[in-house]
Amino acid sequence: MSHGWGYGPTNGPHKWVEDFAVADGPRQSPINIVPKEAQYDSSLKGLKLKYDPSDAKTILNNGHSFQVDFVDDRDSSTLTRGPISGTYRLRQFHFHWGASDDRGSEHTVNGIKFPCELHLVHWNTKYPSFKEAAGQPDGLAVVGVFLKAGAANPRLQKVLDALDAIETKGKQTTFDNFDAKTLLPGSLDYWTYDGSLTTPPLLESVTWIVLREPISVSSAQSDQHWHSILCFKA
Ligand SMILES: COc1ccc([C@H]2OC(=S)NC2=O)c(OC)c1
Ligand SMILES: [Zn+2]
Repeated sequence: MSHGWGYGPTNGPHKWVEDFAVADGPRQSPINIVPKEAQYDSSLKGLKLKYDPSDAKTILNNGHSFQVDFVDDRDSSTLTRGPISGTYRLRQFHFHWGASDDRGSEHTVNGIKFPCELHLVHWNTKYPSFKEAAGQPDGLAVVGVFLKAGAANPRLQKVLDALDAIETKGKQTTFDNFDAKTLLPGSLDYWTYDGSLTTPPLLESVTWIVLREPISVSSAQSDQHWHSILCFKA
């Protein structure tokens, strides 16, 4: 693949293995989740998410998506319990959107895509940094939240309103005092499996925690996102 990876006919997921051999690995994400085939594990604990809004730092256009980055030099915003052991720190969250309501999410449920999927990315503090952790089989824990088309979600608005300020790849702007917990649905019931980053470098270091209950996003909010994104000069 001579040019950067993407989702087009010449650089899409079917081509990523040319530059990232791990694409043919044993624990690649995303997967299709079939709830009827999921095994209930009574030993699994409930998720414990403790987020400090003052850890929110900036919002960045990384060329493939936009991400909100957090201060992660102390255990102030963490994920514990659930399927993981130890303490994982919130590093960033970002979204995967589609160009229409029938696609966008990376994971599917019974083969169905959602219009969008939120990823809250955490790294295992047994390693010195996110970068180190990203190369370890138990290094990352990503909480995935599906967004379904429906009522406007006021909790998304602050994020969407910030997009106009980061229209070009690499641009970032201040994004402070944001409680990422407000993006979570009422129930923290989840499916979990050992997987990978969902785009290159596809590292097999992610304990996936996909929430069963989606949150809502309105078509006007999706349009607002796309209006901003389409202005992105990647
Ligand atoms: C270099 O750092 C990266 C690279 C790719 C990903 C992709 O893997 C998942 S999950 N979502 C993505 O967009 C990433 O996510 C934490 C971090
Ligand atoms: Zn992601």
